[in-house]
Amino acid sequence: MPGPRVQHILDLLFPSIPTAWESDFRNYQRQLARRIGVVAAVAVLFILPAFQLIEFLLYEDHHRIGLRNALWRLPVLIPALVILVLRWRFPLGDWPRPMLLLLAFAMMFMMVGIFANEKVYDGAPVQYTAQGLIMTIGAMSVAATRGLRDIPVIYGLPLLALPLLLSHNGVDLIAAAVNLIYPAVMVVVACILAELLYNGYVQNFIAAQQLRQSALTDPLTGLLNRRAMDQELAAAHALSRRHHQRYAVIMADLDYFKQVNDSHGHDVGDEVLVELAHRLSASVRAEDRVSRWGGEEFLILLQNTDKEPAYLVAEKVRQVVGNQDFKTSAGRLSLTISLGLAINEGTEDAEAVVTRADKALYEAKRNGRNRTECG
Ligand SMILES: Nc1nc2c(ncn2[C@@H]2O[C@H](COP(=O)(O)OP(=O)(O)OP(=O)(O)O)[C@@H](O)[C@H]2O)c(=O)[nH]1
Repeated sequence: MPGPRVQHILDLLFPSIPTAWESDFRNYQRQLARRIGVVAAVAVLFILPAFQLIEFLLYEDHHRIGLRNALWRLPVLIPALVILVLRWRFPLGDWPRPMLLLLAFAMMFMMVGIFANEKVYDGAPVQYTAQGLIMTIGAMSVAATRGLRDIPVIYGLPLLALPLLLSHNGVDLIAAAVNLIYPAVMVVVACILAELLYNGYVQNFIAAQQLRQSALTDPLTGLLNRRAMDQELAAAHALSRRHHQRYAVIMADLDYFKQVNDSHGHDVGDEVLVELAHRLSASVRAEDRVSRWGGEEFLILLQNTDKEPAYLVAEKVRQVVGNQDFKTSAGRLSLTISLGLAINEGTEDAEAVVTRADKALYEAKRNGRNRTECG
């Protein structure tokens, strides 16, 4: 096991994404890859023909050089064009990463090919450097969506092909070794920049997620807050209209909770609320949602359900609260909960269902508490 300082450095270099955010992160990477892909494609479509033109104007031997280099450049232009078409036809989807990888791969082969041709047109350091930069930026931007993990794919094969191409061109590999310093430096630069960029993206993603989460969760219990639940209710309502499914809303409120606060203090009241939140979350399915609606009122949304199963859930909640004492710093406390249940009917919106659940809760309180009423 690495020490804490080493672990800290490793975390900085290779930040990990919490499991709960992995699918959000994949989405974020997809969007990132699409954006980078479009920028790279546009750049390639402008820059490569420009190089072709410069070669044509600068070199006397341009017929031979131009044709050879055009053959290396063409495979780069094709994925660049495809990316722009896909972006236009399919703005969403799984295509951005593989296409971006293909583009970087083609770019690397282009560089390797033109490098191997160096024997043919020596003395072009400016253009050579510029092409190296394209390679670096291309590989870096792809790798930036996944850090160093893509580097072996992008650089591996093309760099293995380099000695083969060089010897095919009749180059003495030992003598040419000094020229390999240049691409090697570019690879190292690309790795460092890719990792830095990837780190930046991950940190941005984590910060945005944390912000989003804190705006949508209740700080005391960690449950969804009212704003988040409003979004969930709207989504449930839309789903129910599309698929003719029903959803249930349970409004739950501890009985005589004020007495807990008055007798033992607000902190003990908070401990009860935290424990209650655990019990509520454990009583429903993963696709259901539990929120702190306000104060000691909790709202539960049951997806794709009907009156009887929803009633059973409400009764289960009532029992997990009433049948087991709450362990607090002031000792064990025996508490009960009242619940109001409503199922969506016809075209009524989610707000109307919540109002009915609220009225049913009021009935449960009026009828003696520690019970479930249906609205
Ligand atoms: N500890 C704590 N108490 C809270 C919090 N939010 C609301 N409360 C308390 O919850 C209590 C709600 O009391 P009431 O609405 O009068 O109801 P009750 O005593 O539970 O009685 P019934 O609901 O009629 O059974 C009040 O004492 C509020 O101060 C909180 O975040 N922490």
